[in-house]
Amino acid sequence: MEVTKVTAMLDLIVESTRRRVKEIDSSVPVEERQIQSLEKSIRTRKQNGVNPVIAEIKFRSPSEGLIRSYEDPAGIASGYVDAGCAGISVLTNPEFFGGDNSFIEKIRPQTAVPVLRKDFVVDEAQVRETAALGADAVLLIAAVLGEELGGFIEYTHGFGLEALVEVHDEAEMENAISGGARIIGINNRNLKTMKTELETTRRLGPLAAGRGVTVVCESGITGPADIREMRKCCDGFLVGTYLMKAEDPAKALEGLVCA
Ligand SMILES: O=P(O)(O)OC[C@@H](O)[C@@H](O)c1c[nH]c2ccccc12
Repeated sequence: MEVTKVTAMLDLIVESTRRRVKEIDSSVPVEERQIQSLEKSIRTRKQNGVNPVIAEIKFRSPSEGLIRSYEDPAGIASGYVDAGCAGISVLTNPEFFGGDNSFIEKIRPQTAVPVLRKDFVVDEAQVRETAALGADAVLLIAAVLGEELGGFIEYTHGFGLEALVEVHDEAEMENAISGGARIIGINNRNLKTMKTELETTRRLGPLAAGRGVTVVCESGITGPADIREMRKCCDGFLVGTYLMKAEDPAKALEGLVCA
C-alpha cells in the first residue's frame, strides 16, 4: 500500500515538472563561460585529506515538510563556502521543495565553488535552462530518465556542464556508467518508501571502484560519525536536511568537512 502511495508522489512531482517545462523560455541566451568543475573540486579536497561535502539549500521536502523557514539563500551559501564545502546543491522545484530558479542566479555571482542545480529533469529544455541560469552541474535521475539517460548525459556535457547522475540500485549504476556518467550520486533514500539506508552506498559504492567515476553518497547523513563511517565507500557526500535543520548551517558543515 505504502509503496503505491509514494510511487504516486514521484509521479506527481514528475507530472508537475512537465507543466513547468512548458513555461521555459528557450530563447534566453546561454552565455559562453568557464564552468567550475564539481568533479575536480571533490577530487582535490579528497587528495588534501578534507571531506568533500556538497552542501544543499532545501527549505522543504515531501518527507520532512518544512525543514527551515525561508531566508536568503545567498546568505546560507556564503556560510557554506566559508565552511569549506566542495559545492552547493540548490533545489529549484517550488511545489515540493520550496525552491526557485532565482536561487541559482542569487547564489552564482558570489560563489567560488561549483553550483549544482537540483530538480527533476524530464526534458532537455531544463538542461539548457540550467546552463542559462549559470549553474555548473545538473542532477539527472536514472529512475526518471531510464533508457534516455545516456542521451541526457551527452546533451549536458555538450553544454559544458557536468551531470550528477543519481542511482539507487545495481541496474541504474550500470546504466549510469555505460551512459557516460562521470559523477555518480548514490541516493540512500528509496524514492518508493522515502526511507534512507546508508547500506545502499555500502553496497553500490564498490561497483563503481576502478571505473574512473567519482562517487557521491547522497541523503540520510546525520552527522560527522556517518561521514567517518562511509568515506571508504565513496569520494564525497551530499548533505541537506542535517545542515538546514541546524541553527547555524555553516558551523554544522564545518564539523562534517573536518570529521
Ligand atoms: O536531506 P538529505 O537527507 O541530507 O538529502 C540530501 C539530498 O540527497 C536529497 O535532497 C536528494 C537526493 N536526491 C534528490 C532528488 C530530488 C530532490 C532531492 C534529492
